[in-house]
Amino acid sequence: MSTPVRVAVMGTGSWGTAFGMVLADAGCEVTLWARRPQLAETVNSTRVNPDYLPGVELPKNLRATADAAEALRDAEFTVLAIPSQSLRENLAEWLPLLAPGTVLVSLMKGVELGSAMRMSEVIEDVAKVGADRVAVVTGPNLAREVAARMPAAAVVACADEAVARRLQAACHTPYFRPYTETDVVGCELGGAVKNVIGLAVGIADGMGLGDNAKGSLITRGLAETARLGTVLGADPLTFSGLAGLGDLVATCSSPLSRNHTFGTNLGKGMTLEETIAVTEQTAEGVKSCESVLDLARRHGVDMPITETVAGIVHEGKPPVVALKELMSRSAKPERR
Ligand SMILES: NC(=O)C1=CN([C@@H]2O[C@H](COP(=O)(O)OP(=O)(O)OC[C@H]3O[C@@H](n4cnc5c(N)ncnc54)[C@H](OP(=O)(O)O)[C@@H]3O)[C@@H](O)[C@H]2O)C=CC1
Ligand SMILES: O=C(CO)COP(=O)(O)O
Repeated sequence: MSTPVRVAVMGTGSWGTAFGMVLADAGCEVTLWARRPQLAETVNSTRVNPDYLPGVELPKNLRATADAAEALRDAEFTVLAIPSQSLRENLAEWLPLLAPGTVLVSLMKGVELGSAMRMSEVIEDVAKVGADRVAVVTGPNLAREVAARMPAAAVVACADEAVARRLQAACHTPYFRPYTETDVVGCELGGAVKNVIGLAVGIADGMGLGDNAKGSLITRGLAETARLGTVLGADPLTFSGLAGLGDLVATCSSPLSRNHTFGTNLGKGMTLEETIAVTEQTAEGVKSCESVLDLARRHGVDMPITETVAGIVHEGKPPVVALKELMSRSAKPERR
């Protein structure tokens, strides 16, 4: 029997834990890093993560620790599953502890505020590694459904296809079907921007704008994602795949999506402060609407839905006013 692949998952939130389960079910030996020692102890003693996936029994080949060195030791893959805006400082701290040659895998769907960097760019910048040592897992993967072992497909992307294939093998289970991809830029943008569009659709749902509005926002949201992606060198076809359309549809249809729910609350009339207060988990689009817009402006790309969301979330623009502005933009062809 071959030795199991050792994987460190840095982050014991909903997706870190659920993806850790996938890896464990695929036969890997998984160590989750939790920043709270109490949570690591609870996971090990009860085999449940009560804070993020209550009622889900975790596999035996998955354990938790609050000791980053212990989690990272000898890891073939180091999976990063923390909020995007906290990646730089955490990775800098973990740097001396990384296993030599480990592949750094991002589960994060955000763009860094200030630098407007994608997560793989932050990883390369902090860890001083080449693109062949950085991979991304993305797609329609709502954590609670994956943790219930409901079927899902995903994309594992790396500039080095051989690395993507190794990661694919490490996370392939009867209920989780990963496809390889080399378009890291497209995959990351698909994931980050869909959170912003998820907020927009949530706001529309909260306002009771109906399914035509939802279909229009999803489609035009995908169009602006592809517009930015193409300028940044992504393959436009990536956006009609799992990392684009697939993730967008799942997020915009599901009450399990934190971004969608966050938007719905805003659309129903909650203030930003009230909405933040009732949101217990990471809704990446709230911060990424600003950094995605920054990225788009740096490249002269028009992203009206992202701009509208940023106006509502960060400038306190009433959704009805923002909607009126969005609908009264000058007429144009659908494709240009
Ligand atoms: N949930 C999902 O369905 C999916 C999420 N993603 C992406 O995965 C990434 C992680 O999300 P998810 O697991 O859902 O988030 P959660 O909010 O569920 O968990 C966040 C995790 O990060 C930890 N954390 C929070 N702040 C910090 C910090 N400043 N430094 C270090 N650790 C921190 C939390 O620890 P503590 O508990 O101590 O606060 C927790 O372990 C996001 O980018 C998200 O977009 C991608 C696909 C699916
Ligand atoms: O990325 C996700 C599903 O693929 C999870 O979406 P939320 O972060 O909005 O919950």
